[in-house]
Formats: sequence, C-alpha cells, structure tokens
Amino acid sequence: MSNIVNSDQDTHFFADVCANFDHAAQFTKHDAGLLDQIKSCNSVYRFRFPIRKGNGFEVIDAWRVEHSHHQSPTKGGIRYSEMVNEDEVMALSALMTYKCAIVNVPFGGAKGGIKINPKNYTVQELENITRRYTVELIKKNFIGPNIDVPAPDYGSGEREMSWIADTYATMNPNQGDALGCVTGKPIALHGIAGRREATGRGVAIAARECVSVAEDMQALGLTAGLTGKKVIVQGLGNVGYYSAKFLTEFGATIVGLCEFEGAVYNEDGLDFDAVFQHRKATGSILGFPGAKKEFTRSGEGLEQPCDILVPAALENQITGENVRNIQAKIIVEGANGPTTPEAEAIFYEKGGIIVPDMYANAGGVTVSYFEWVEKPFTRIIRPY
Ligand SMILES: NC(=O)C1=CN([C@@H]2O[C@H](COP(=O)(O)OP(=O)(O)OC[C@H]3O[C@@H](n4cnc5c(N)ncnc54)[C@H](OP(=O)(O)O)[C@@H]3O)[C@@H](O)[C@H]2O)C=CC1
Ligand SMILES: O=C(O)CCC(=O)C(=O)O
Repeated sequence: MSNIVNSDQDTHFFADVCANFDHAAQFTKHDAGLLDQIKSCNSVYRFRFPIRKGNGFEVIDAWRVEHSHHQSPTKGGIRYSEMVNEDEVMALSALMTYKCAIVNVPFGGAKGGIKINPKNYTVQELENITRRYTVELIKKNFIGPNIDVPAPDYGSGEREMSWIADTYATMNPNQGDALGCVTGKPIALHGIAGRREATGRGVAIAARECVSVAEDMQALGLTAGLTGKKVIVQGLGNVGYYSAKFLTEFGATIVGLCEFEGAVYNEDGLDFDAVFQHRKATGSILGFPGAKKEFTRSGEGLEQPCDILVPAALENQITGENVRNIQAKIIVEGANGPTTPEAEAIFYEKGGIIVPDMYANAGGVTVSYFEWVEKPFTRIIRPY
C-alpha cells in the first residue's frame, strides 16, 4: 500500500504552495496587487481527447497550466499519472515559476498533466496519447520554443519528449528551431549530456552543501560532511535513482529505499543499483537479498533510522500524520511538494532542517535551460 493522498477528493496542493508564498511575501515590500498577480495561475488549459484502445475508444483528461508569463517561454515537465488533477498541475506550475527564479533561469513556470497510468498502455498507445496531447497544445498555442517548453516529469522521460519534438517539428516544417519546443530529449535528437542525471545530481549536491555547515550539523548532533551519513530515498525513478547514485559517490550510505509496493532497509548499507535491478527483474523492491528488513507498507520505510531522508516520488508524503515518526534530521526534497506545511512546521519544531524542493531539485530545469538555449536550428530529415 502506498501512502499517496493526492486524489481528486483531497486537493489542496495549490493552496499549500500559495500559503508558502504568502509566508515569504510578508518579508517583502511589494504591493499587494503585484503579489497577487505573481501568485495566480495565468492560463489553465484543461482538455479531453479520445484514443483508440482495444476495440473501442477511451477519453483522456489532460492539462497544461502556464503559471507565470513574466518570462517567455514558460517551462515545466509533463506528468503522466492516474492521480493527476487540475489542482496538482496548478501547484506544480507555480513551483516552476519560483524554482526558475531561484536558479535564475529566464523562464516562467508551467506544468502539464495526462491522467493515465502509463503501465496500463502499450508503447503504441502511449505514443498516440503523447502525439495527440502535443497536437492539442499546438492548436491552442500552448507549446513552442519561445512560448511554452515541456520536459519530463513523473511518469515521462526521453522517449515521450522525442515524440513531442517529432510531432511539433512535423507540424511546423518551416520553423528552424522547432526542436527547441521541448527539453529532456534523447541525445540523438538534440538532447544534452547530463539532463537525465541532472535532477538527482542537484539533489545530492544540495544535500552535500547542507551538511557541510559545521555549526548546523553540530546543532543536530551530527558531524559535517556526507561521509558516513545514512540516507533513505523514496522513489527509484529518475530523481530517486540518480540522487542515490550521486549521494553514494559523495560518501553517503544508502540504508533504505522505498517504492510503491514497499520498502527495504539495511543499516549497513544497500547497493541502490542492485535494488533497482532486482525491482526491474522481479517487479518488486521486496525480496531483495541484501535487505535486513522489509516493509509492505511503503510509508514505514520513511520512518526508519537515518540522518537524511530524500523523498523523490510524489507530493504529500510527509504529513502531520507521519512526521513525528520520521527519524531523519534532514529532509532534502527531491520531489515537488513532498512535505505538507503542517509537517514542515512540526519538523522544524523538532529541530530538523528541510532543503526545499524548489532549490534542491532545480538541477533538472537548469540543465534543461542549457539544452533549450542551444536551440538546434536543424531540420529533421525523415525517411518517410
Ligand atoms: N524528472 C525530473 O527531471 C524532475 C522531477 N521532479 C519531481 O521528482 C519527483 C519524481 O519524479 P521522477 O523521478 O521524474 O519520476 P519517475 O516517474 O521517474 O519516478 C517516480 C518513482 O517513484 C515511485 N513512486 C511513486 N509513488 C511512490 C510512493 N508513494 N512511494 C514510493 N515510491 C513511489 C515510482 O514507482 P513506479 O515505478 O511503480 O511508478 C517511480 O519509481 C516528482 O515529484 C517530480 O515532479 C522534480 C524536478 C525535476
Ligand atoms: O526540466 C524542466 O524544464 C522542468 C523539470 C520539472 O518539471 C521540474 O523541475 O519540476
């Protein structure tokens, strides 16, 4: 059982992001109207389209939200998840605006969502869905190298980005920079070396910088530096896998890994890649031979002894309900919005440190900027 709570019935993610904004805004002298303008989502495009499935049709719900047009283009990933809803996409698009501002990349924030569980579709069906989604965005001017530039997010990756690039370039045959309509593309299709690893690498660097401050670590009863620090990572997808990889390279010990179906733990250390390969081969993180403990409730994995917890799956994972059981002293947010405001307040009361998402996971959009700024003025030569 996972502890996901972002269902259609429980959607306050955007309100949480706005509450954090209001909290920060009180320390500024900006006009209230201007702050309101910054906070709101500028454009919310909700649409539905049919695809053929089996002998019939299925209607897919989808979104693209452009939170802020203060910079062009707007930028942000596309989430493929059956739990996607409008509130979530709005919240994620707002986080993109603030994230881009923090790392000073010249984009407004945006985000997309396609309400499907990719595991329930064939590759052909996923391609159809992605291409149709792209066409819908083109029709409404919600995509383009200087308009709005998607990227990978939860449930999507290089393959989906290549379908988007190809669809956009096909429909804009005279646009020389068409491939700049999306980032996170495969290297062979004008992607950029390092984008795949970028978010996790950034998370690991953020953790390394955080623990380098000796006084802060002393206050937590820890020594400075990553060497010997015990880490639990939630999510073994793009962000979680590369966070674990680089944290290991920087000297930390991965003691726990949590996935949808459960969690594994070994206080002496887990080989994250062996766990990943085990999950790939068996379909489950459970049953990994190197684990000393395993939990069928994924959330229990978060509550095991460690110094640093890296939630790298979804929002609302550390809540008022489980935060008191979290033994980590530092949370480095790989996912967007993994800690609710209530949990955050309690964690700070306990004396913990949180390295926030919009800084910790900004490596992805930073390297996306490098990919985008190259703006390949290249036509795709197709054999058909
Ligand atoms: N990709 C990127 O560049 C960036 C991503 N992010 C954020 O990072 C987070 C993860 O994204 P990303 O790594 O790309 O997504 P992926 O789809 O690559 O991986 C997500 C992983 O988390 C697992 N998972 C889902 N829910 C749970 C749960 N409740 N408990 C444990 N594991 C779970 C998934 O399992 P399963 O394999 O079963 O689906 C999957 O392995 C999201 O919040 C995203 O917005 C932030 C910045 C950039
Ligand atoms: O690489 C990008 O443009 C966006 C990545 C993303 O969606 C995110 O940082 O949450």
